[in-house]
Amino acid sequence: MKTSIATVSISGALPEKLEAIAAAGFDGVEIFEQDFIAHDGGAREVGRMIRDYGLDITLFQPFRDFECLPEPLRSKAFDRAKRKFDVMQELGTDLILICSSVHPRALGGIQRAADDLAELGEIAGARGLRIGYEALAWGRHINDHRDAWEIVRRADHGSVGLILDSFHTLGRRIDPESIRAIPGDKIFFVQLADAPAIEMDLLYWSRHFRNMPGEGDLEIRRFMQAVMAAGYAGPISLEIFNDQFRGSNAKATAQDGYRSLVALMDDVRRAEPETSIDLPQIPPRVAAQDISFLEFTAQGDEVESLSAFLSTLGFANIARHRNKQVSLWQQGDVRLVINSETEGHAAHVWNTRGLAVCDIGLQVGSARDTVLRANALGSPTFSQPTGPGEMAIPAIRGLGGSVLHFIDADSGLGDVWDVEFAPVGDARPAQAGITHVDHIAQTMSYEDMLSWTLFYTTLFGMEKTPMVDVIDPDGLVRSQAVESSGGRLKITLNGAETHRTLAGRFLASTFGASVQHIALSTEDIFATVTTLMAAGFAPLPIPANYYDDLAARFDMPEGLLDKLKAGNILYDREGEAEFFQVYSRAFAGGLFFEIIQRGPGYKGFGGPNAPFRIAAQKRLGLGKGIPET
Ligand SMILES: O=C(O)c1ccc(O)c(O)c1
Ligand SMILES: [Mg+2]
Repeated sequence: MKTSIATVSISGALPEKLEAIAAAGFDGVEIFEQDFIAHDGGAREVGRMIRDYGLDITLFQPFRDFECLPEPLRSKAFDRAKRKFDVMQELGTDLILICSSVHPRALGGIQRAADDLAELGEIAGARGLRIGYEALAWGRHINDHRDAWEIVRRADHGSVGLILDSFHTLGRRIDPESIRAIPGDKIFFVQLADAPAIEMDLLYWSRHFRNMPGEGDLEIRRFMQAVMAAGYAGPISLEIFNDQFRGSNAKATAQDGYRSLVALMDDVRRAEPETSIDLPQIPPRVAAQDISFLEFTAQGDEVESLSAFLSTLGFANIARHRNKQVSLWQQGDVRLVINSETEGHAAHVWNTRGLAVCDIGLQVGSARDTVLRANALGSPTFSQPTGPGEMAIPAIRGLGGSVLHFIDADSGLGDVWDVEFAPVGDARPAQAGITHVDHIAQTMSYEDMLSWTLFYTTLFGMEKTPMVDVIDPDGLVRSQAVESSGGRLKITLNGAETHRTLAGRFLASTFGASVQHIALSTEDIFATVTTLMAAGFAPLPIPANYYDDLAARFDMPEGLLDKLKAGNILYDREGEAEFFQVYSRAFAGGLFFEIIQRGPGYKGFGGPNAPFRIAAQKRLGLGKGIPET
């Protein structure tokens, strides 16, 4: 399988685009004509530069407003095409995309278009070139791939073929099943783009909101199943017009593209095992079962104050690492690790971000398969030297320099706590009834949200839930959850657009995306809060106005409101399903804990309460260090 991406999908000048595309692992590029014209260098030189990056030019595009013109426009269009053929030959590519005409003077007619294409095909063929015809969703006469195919069929010329683009088909809600009947060798090229389901003008939607397969809501897999079933064997290329991608990091966008393409084609192969797809075998999406541990990096006084803070949350320091400055804190199934080594990944993170979560440990179906699949999707393995008697826990680099470790049940990796750690004498059992991590929240800039969503949903059996808006007094934060099937592992991804929001300030003070909050689960929030307050836990104070409003919004059983108020507990309900949450104060520039009691059937995260929580946290300040206990 040959992978390709259009230069228009990536930010920067042509050499930067090419470098990013090559580094991400693509085999080829579609040269978007504007990128070539804007470049200061001739076609031969550009062709050489592209080949020096190890890339093929899979397509030259677009050639606009060709078919069905009256004279003298028609002759002019043929002349224009011949000039472009010259450029293609100098570049070293044999295929050009002709998109269906939007010219106001274009005449309709399937046969007229077929005759024009056949005549141009004859000219192209004589020069060893091929032309591919694509129906733009907003084409003046031709806007459906089924009509474009009829034109190509009637043109009946070896140098004339069809180009399919998932956006134009799916964006117009045309059933992709119709593709299965097209002979595979008459499909000259396939372009893929996804898009979010928003109602708007087709052209505007296409030019500004396309995104990588899996990042949007179109049925790209079904489209691609039909294409492969037709017997298509050419390049599979991403053509993503997206305002945000035009302005973001070229390498990161290219990596996302590669990840999306490999994951998609793996899905297609699994869904349609009888079609042949030339792609190395990779393990399927891995079951992500739970948070196994969360590791904080801390230095100096922070270690003691974070330890004291964890005690007020009911955690017990049950063990110390045998060789390293690393301590293990546990309560129920929740393991928190404090790493104060002065070398290695934790120390690196501390040097740039200060006190922060530096590592996420996930309990997965197979740690080995997770790393294999991650590698195939473009995420490198992470490793650092292990000391005597230490286990090599499989790990990868996630996005933005983050690290994730994987622990599974079968490989013995779960023994790491007994093998590498020695029990601490004064260990005491967990006291406060916290059972497991309900979810973690990662904060990032808004433009990184698609990348992280794609990261989790392509590597793991996780699904995204609809995006919601969280109102901060100083701006909007968008929140998107990804959840494992069954829902035990939940990660909320919060995208900040401005540095004035709580999330934005956390981002600025920690220099990049990281875990901002950890939500812990209890089965009895009132008992838990009572215990914790006795241990010195200071909940985030919630104003009386909030509780007056609760009384107005919900029918509350006698006495419940007073209990909520006494514990600074927030409340929400979905139908009959109840939800309770209490927050810690923010520390270390905006980190915080949350304790949750999730009634059966409650699916959300207390979104309606977020504005009041954020306002309360901002009133108290984000704290440079650890909260006073
Ligand atoms: O938006 C456009 O004009 C345009 C051009 C070429 C394409 O392949 C396409 O899908 C859209
Ligand atoms: Mg296209």
